[in-house]
Amino acid sequence: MFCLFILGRHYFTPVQSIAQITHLFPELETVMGLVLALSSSGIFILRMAHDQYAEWLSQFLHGTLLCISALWVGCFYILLASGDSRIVFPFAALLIFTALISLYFDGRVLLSFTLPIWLVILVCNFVYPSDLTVLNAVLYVLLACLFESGRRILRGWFVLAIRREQENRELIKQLQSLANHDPLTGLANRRSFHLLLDKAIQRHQQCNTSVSLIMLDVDYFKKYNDHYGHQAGDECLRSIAKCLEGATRSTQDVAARFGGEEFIMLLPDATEQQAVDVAKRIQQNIHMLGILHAESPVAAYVTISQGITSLTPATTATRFIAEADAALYAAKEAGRNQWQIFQTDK
Ligand SMILES: Nc1nc2c(ncn2[C@@H]2O[C@H](COP(=O)(O)OP(=O)(O)OP(=O)(O)O)[C@@H](O)[C@H]2O)c(=O)[nH]1
Repeated sequence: MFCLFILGRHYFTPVQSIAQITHLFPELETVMGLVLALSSSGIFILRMAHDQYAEWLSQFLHGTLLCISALWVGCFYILLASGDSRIVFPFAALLIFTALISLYFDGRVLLSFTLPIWLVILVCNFVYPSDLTVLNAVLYVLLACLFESGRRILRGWFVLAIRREQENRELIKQLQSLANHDPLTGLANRRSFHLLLDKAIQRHQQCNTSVSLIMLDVDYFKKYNDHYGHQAGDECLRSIAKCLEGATRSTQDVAARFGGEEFIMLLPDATEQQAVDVAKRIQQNIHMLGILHAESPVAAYVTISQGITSLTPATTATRFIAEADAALYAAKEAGRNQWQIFQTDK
């Protein structure tokens, strides 16, 4: 806009001065043309760049701004030489404040763009002294103070906005984690498990992939709690959760906390036999933990019972879970510390 103003200055100049300005200083047109060309190519390259934060782009823009600043200095020189010094000061001040608004977040770039212009106004004050020299000096200091306080305020807002943005992102992450994870064990919670199960069932329907479930329950956990206390019970649940995670086959497998001392494993792409292998691994892992359970009628250590089922066509999510639960019930009935596979006739 500044360039266009200067290029169209004939329209704002008294008729008698036009001839002098256009004839003596045609370089001004060239300089303004260069500023326009550099600015538009800078903006074009910035818009087209794939990575807006690339180091080369930042260096390129820095260089472009330096060139533009130098061209403005040239423009002011021509204006001064043409005897049109009155517009230099307000124009330079406008440029400096425009730069402040656009570049306040990068002090280095802002300074490299504005410094040559600052120097030009200063030199202008000495080289072309007028009756207003003292006033000009006061204006210069005032301008510098305004510039610096404006820069600090804008920079403060910028830093605050960035900090708020980071805090919000962190908060969203925490909320997402709270919405999908069990706070005690860190495993997926029931809500998140249901979402993943629906997806696995959908995939099974589309690609006919196998899906299996293992429902697990800690044996005589009430007795454990009563004997060792609730805190120890929590610790025991956390250790079991780690065992479950350790027994998963891939990142696709999901261990979730289904209820109080009930867990569930979702095993996409797992046949019944593969699910049995996982159940074996879980039992071994828990056995290796060796958490003492003095009150358990089945073993001296904490044990679990497991119910295994594999998805058959047209089975709904509710039915699938009910099957795993029925198999778990069968394992409990059969004496606990074991797994049972869901049998359709039961
Ligand atoms: N420490 C602790 N205990 C819990 C938590 N959630 C549920 N419980 C306890 O788990 C116990 C579950 O008891 P029951 O449903 O009778 O099951 P059980 O004693 O394991 O009996 P079986 O399953 O038949 O072997 C209760 O005492 C609950 O208080 C928890 O987050 N922390």
